[in-house]
Parts: sequence; structure tokens; C-alpha cells
Amino acid sequence: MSHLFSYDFRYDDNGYETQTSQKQLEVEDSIGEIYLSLVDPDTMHHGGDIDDSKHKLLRSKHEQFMHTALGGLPSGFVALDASQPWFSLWCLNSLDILGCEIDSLLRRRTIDTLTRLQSPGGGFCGGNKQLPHLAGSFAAVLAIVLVGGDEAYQIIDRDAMYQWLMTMKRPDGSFFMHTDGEVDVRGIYCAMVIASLLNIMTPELTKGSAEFIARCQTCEGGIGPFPGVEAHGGYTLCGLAALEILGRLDVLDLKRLARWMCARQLSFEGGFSGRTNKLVDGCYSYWVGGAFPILQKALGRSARDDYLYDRAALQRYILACCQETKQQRSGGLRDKPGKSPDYYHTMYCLAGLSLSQHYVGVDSSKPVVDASSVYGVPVRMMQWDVTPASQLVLGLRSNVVKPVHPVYSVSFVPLANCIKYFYAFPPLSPTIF
Ligand SMILES: CC(C)=CCC/C(C)=C/CC/C(C)=C/COP(=O)(O)OP(=O)(O)O
Ligand SMILES: [Zn+2]
Repeated sequence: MSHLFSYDFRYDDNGYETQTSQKQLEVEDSIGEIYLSLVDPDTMHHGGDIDDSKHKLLRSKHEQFMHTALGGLPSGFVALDASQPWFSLWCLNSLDILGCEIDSLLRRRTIDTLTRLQSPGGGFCGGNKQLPHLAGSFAAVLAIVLVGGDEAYQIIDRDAMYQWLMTMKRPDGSFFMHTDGEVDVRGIYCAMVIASLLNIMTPELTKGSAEFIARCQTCEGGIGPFPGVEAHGGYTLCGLAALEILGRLDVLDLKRLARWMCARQLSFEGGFSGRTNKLVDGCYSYWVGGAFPILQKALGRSARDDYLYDRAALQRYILACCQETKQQRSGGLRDKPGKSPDYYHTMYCLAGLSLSQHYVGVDSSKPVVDASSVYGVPVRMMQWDVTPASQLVLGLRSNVVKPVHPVYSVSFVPLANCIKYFYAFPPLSPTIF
């Protein structure tokens, strides 16, 4: 597969130079240099075709990057002390997406760490002796899903988690991230992911949340953190994924959303930006890229129609611009050229790469559930599947990674195992609390 390299796709400031337009052109310069180096010289007479056949996912370097981190971080990483469940999720999920086994020592250490971080009143803390936090709890539950097995699942106190989530709930359908903390769409997403996985969804927990998310859709079409605030890729994934769990994608203006999401893919870079007039960043490969399969479902489109973005261009950006270069040799993936790789960007670049390689959609032959019933959640969750015929892998065939669920960002088998375990319990009856 080849792609015409052309400076015609560059940003046009229409003669009004600003700090923002300067930064945009600087980023394009650095990316243009990379893409130009990939042009097949024999095609220069007609502008130049990028030779996409040699892109290589540096698997063993990324694995090494994660394993080194898991072996212990130097003191310079002290800020991550408050993000321990996140660190577990970034590392475990990156390894899993790359197809690596999570060995027994790593399992043991993850279970011990997360056991210590569970608050007696429910929920997980980011670090020792901190307040339980919705984002930390989201990451902890997904890390437990990845580790898998009864011993890991059993550490979660479901009843306490439910009671704590109810104390975070606000009358308008939103959630505090922690006691007296900030309120935004992330809270609803984290709560819905946790509750759907642990089989603790009740009408009380979900009441008003879909309506709150609908109020966060802006005039541009994307979803912002709370009503009246600019749309952003991160919050758009949170809002869309939460609505998919709730079975309420109908509350959005889908045409406006589709237009805003399509505008996130930058024509020269190929990667996504998180909002209007902002720079490309590898992590939006998941935050925006992962929203496309959900949009696709909401619009009633199928694998025959493909996603509404250029999958090859995104993979080119991730493989050519988010991995090591001759100047900067190390494993891990990054935001953009010139930035250092980190654990967060490694996981979200890999999850985005996965979702662009595999067509992930809803299998209509699986039973359809009543969208208004919160108890239809596990069926709705597991209706998602991969259509092998629609796979698109740029570069070497060995670049293919495991498919991930667009709503949960982790692969399908650990999710299915977790659902099997937690849905063997009867659903919570709100009256027992
Ligand atoms: C589950 C959970 C906690 C989800 C979080 C989702 C979320 C909000 C992700 C976005 C993170 C991010 C890169 C923010 C940067 O904002 P910026 O203003 O620095 O970047 P920009 O210039 O790209 O807009
Ligand atoms: Zn980023």
C-alpha cells in the first residue's frame, strides 16, 4: 500500500499567523521529515509515494520498556506514586495487547498492590492512605480483569464498591471523581465501566447519567467534560462509551458528532487531535479512534461501510512517528516526535493501533436485548466482536496486535472471563441497601 506524500495537505493559516499556527507548522515540519524519509525515490517524479511496506512495530522494545518499568521505577517517577492502579493498567494492558503472557510473579504483585489500595469503605485509591478515586478504581478493576482468575476477582468488595459509587453520585446524573472532587463525564464513564463489569448496576446508579452526557455535547458536536465546556476527544470517548453501556446512544446528535470526530484526523499527520486547532497526539488514537466503532454502531453502519476515518493514515502516524527514531532510541510509544515515550502513551497508542487494525463491531446474530434494561448490559457488552475480513494491517504482517473492546480498552478474552465470574452473582437489589 502506498500513499502520496504531499505538502498540499499542510495546515493553512490563511495569512493569520498565531502561536497556535506556528506550533502546528513546527509539528508538521518534524513529521514531514519522517514521512519524506519513507518516500520511495523511484516515485519522486510524481510527488512521491510513501513506502508503507516496511513499517515495523518494535514489539520486543516495547515489551522491554514495560518489563523494565515493572521491575521498579527510579525516584524521578515519584509522581506516579498517586497513580499506582493506572501504572498497573498501562503496563499489563500494553503487554496483553502485544500478546505477552502475564506471568505468576506479576499476577501476585498486582493482586498484592491492588489489595492494599482498596479502601475499607469501597473503591480504590491511587496511592497508600489516599482517598478512593473513580479513575483509580476504573484502572484497578481493569487491571484485575487483565490479571484474571478467582483470586484476583475476589479482592473486590462489590457491596462496598456499590455503596461508595452511590456516595459519589449527584442528583443531576453526574459523579464526583472523589469526595468533594471534580465532576465531569469521566466520572460517569468510570462508574459505568466498574458497575457493568462487577454486575452492580441498578436504576439508582444510572438515573440521569445519559441525560447529563447529552447536555455535554457541544455545538461543535463532540462531548466536553461538563455542560458548556469545549468538546474534547478524551471526554468524547468517555461519554460515548458510557452511553453504549447504558444502551442510550440515542440521546446524541449523531450527525454533528460524526462531523466533529472526522475533523479530529489531521490530513498531513494522519493521527488525531483532541480538539479543534490543537496538535496531533498518539493517545487520541484510542480516545478518538476508539469512539469510531461506537459511532459506527450508533449510526447503524456495518463492516461493509468501514470506519469514518483513514485507518492506514492513523497506523502510519503511530508506527512512523510515535516509536523510536534514530535520534531517540528506546522502547515505548509517545505523543509525537520530540516527546519522550511514557507508559500512558504506550498503552493508548497500542489500543488505538489495535482498533484501527481490526474492525470491531456488533455481531447482529447475537441476541438483541432491551436497550432500556440495565440488566441487558453483559449481553450488550459481549455483542461486540471482530470481523476478520475487515482487518487492515499497515507494514509488516507481524505488526498485528490483539483486538480490544472499544468501550473497555482491553482484549475480549479477559473481559469475557470477568463477566462469567461476576454475572454468576444475582444482580444487586437496590432495596437491600
Ligand atoms: C477514564 C479516564 C480518566 C479518562 C480520561 C479521558 C481524558 C479526558 C483523556 C484526555 C487526556 C489528555 C491527553 C488531556 C490533554 O489535554 P490538553 O489540553 O493538555 O491536550 P490537548 O492540547 O490535546 O487538548
Ligand atoms: Zn497524549
